[in-house]
Amino acid sequence: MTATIIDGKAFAAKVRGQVAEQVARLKADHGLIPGLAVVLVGADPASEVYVRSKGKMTVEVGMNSFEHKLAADTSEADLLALIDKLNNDPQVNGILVQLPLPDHLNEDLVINSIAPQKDVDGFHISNVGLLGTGQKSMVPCTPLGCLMMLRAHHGSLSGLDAVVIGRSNIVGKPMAQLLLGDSCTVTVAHSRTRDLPAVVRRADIVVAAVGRAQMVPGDWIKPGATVIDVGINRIEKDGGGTRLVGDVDYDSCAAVAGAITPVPGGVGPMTIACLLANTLTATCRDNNIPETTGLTA
Ligand SMILES: Nc1nc2c(c(=O)[nH]1)N[C@@H](CN(C=O)c1ccc(C(=O)N[C@@H](CCC(=O)O)C(=O)O)cc1)CN2
Repeated sequence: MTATIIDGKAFAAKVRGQVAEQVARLKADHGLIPGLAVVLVGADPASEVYVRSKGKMTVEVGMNSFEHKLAADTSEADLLALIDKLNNDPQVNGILVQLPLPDHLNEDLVINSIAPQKDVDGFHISNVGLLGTGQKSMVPCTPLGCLMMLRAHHGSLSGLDAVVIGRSNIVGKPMAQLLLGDSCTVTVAHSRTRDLPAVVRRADIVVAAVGRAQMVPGDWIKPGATVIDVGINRIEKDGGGTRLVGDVDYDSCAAVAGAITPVPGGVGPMTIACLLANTLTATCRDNNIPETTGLTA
């Protein structure tokens, strides 16, 4: 079997197009322009690229972008004061603090200081609790992107066996909650899981989010299964230079799977598209305007 490639880049462009249409509608019907504030502390090169991309795409869909770049040695008090200002700014509907933060800053404290209704990353403890109990919440962007692609590929996910490899707060745990919400039978596997190959082999859906380059080989995959690769790892290329690979061994998995996301061009682009969708959702909820179906969980 040769897997269908799930083209995340094209899917993300479609989602951004839908967001742009809805932003135009908000402007025309309600005189509203959604605003997204992105806060970057320090100068991590990868984070700088992601933040630039977020700002550019925010403007492209017709929203206002507010970028706050702070020095690496910014104090926690100063960062919390900025978040408080953004929480109280009516022009700002969504707030995102780019991760990772420098070591001297308490990530949980910073995230939990964002007003939950403006937490477009869905990382605030209130949103985590709402998602975990099946209530309306802001949903973390990367798992939301994975869910959108899975729904588009499968239609209904009900009754499917799903294995999520990785138990991070940002991807693994919310992904498991979303799959449960769509009535999958969900296993969360991690570094202590016994006989991981056997666990993965029974899955109709495999979501790999461990952060270990090419860890999942094709002979762990059930023929016809859908493989969603969340990993973004840079490795040495034969003959010099580097290249990006996921957490699954693409060639051997694509030979067995029914469908697979590539790296790059799979889950990654959906993260920013879903951030824009979440900013739209936050703006609608804040103004009691019905949300666009398909752009939320
Ligand atoms: N506050 C947050 N911080 C971080 C998040 C997040 O969702 N919220 N996620 C990641 C980084 N990230 C967005 O912030 C992100 C990562 C990857 C991509 C992407 O499009 N990747 C491309 C490859 C890019 C490359 O060439 O390096 C792909 O997979 O095709 C977008 C956004 C950590 N921090």
